[in-house]
Amino acid sequence: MSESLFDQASERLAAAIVHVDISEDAIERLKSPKACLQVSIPVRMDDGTLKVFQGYRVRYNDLRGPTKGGVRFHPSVNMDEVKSLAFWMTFKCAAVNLPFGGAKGGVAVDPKQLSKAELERLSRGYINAIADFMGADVDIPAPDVQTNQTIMGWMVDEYSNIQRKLCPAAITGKPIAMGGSLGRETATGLGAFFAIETLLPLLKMQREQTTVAVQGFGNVGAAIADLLSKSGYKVVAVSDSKGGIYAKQGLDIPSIISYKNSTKSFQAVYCQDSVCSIVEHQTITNDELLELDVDILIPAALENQITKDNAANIRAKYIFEIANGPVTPAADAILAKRNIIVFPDILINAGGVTVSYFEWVQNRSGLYWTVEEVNERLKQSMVAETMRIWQIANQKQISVRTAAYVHALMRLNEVIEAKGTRAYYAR
Ligand SMILES: NC(=O)c1ccc[n+]([C@@H]2O[C@H](COP(=O)([O-])OP(=O)(O)OC[C@H]3O[C@@H](n4cnc5c(N)ncnc54)[C@H](OP(=O)(O)O)[C@@H]3O)[C@@H](O)[C@H]2O)c1
Ligand SMILES: N[C@@H](CCC(=O)O)C(=O)O
Repeated sequence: MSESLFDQASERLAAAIVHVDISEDAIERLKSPKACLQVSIPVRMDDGTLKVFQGYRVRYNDLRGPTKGGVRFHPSVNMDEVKSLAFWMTFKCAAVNLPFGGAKGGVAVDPKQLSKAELERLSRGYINAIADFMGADVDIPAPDVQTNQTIMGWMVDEYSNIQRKLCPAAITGKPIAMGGSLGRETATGLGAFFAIETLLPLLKMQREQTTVAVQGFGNVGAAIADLLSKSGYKVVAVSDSKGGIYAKQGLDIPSIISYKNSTKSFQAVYCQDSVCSIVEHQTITNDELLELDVDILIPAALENQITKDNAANIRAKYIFEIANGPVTPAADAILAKRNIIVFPDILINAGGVTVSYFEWVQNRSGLYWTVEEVNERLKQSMVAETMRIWQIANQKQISVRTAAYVHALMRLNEVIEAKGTRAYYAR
């Protein structure tokens, strides 16, 4: 039987615990989620029929604070995936020292097939179904794949209606007009950018000589491609779910973003005279993008992209995981043998949840920050945690991924020790 995504996620824990002085009881506690909820969401479709969608919310662990994590709308969402994503959120929040535990949610749906009104009814229906499971001090949803600010706005409005009071801190990634934070939409890309910039001199690389390929051109993929190309890196390839484009001399990312926003696809991006200058380029598949000869490969789409089947063909020197779980443990082993360094998701994509934390703090205090304040605090956190994890990897001679888990486990262990045996039992 093939390994489940959660089995793969759990292997990360097993690899790290041998490097941390942590009790057997604590490890046992961290191996399973606190609570898993599956709900049926009935939605009236525009044609009058009723469709029932399956929704999920997993609260993995709340030792360090209320559970936190996004909501994904995608046809492949299932309990195994949501549980794995909630596990990663637990270690991510600890790795960057946020006072949160980990959670995740999702609905098995192709949102591209829904009208705007159907999407709103589904989003509100999801919150209705999980309302007793969430709250500003309990569990705080946010955006993830194919969910966005607009959807978070509907969700927080629905939750506030159910509670009969405004509850802005119950959901992050909201529209600014509803208490969202400046800087949240670009935070994941910017956080990854700060981590890359911190590591670049340590890896003895220079921006202008660094080629980059980015898989996935949504909220986070487009943001990192834009930030890197504006800072002088040569972004030579990008892709979306339908395929990608490659240009040896580098791509014009701002015009690709406006083209993608207007057409929802990359096809023939450089053939539109009205959109951008004609640049020699070729179309490539997502598999080809992953195997390009570049300095930095950034998977920013879905999990399980680099596996034992293609790890031997990867030619990038460094992989920065912005997607959650894009490299499997079996691929990690092959990449390590080939001296390809993987900078892990629980560090590299932590900028999004970090600014979600800032949003939650602003909602609770009622004092709102400028975008400069938000980005400066994000920078301080990403630089400090990246440096610390890099030091642990070098001191212990372990992979950067294992170092990130060790760093997170040490913080989780502190709270376990502080709470005593009480930490092992559900509230
Ligand atoms: N949003 C956040 O705050 C956040 C924070 C941390 C981590 N992440 C993680 O980052 C990843 C992307 O999230 P997102 O928010 O950017 O989602 P998104 O806005 O929905 O974008 C996803 C992108 O991936 C593309 N894609 C989908 N399936 C693909 C495939 N099989 N091959 C190649 N590309 C594919 C999509 O193509 P189309 O454009 O054609 O649909 C889209 O461009 C996820 O792993 C998510 O968990 C997100
Ligand atoms: N979905 C994002 C953001 C979560 C949040 O902001 O709570 C992640 O995977 O980190």
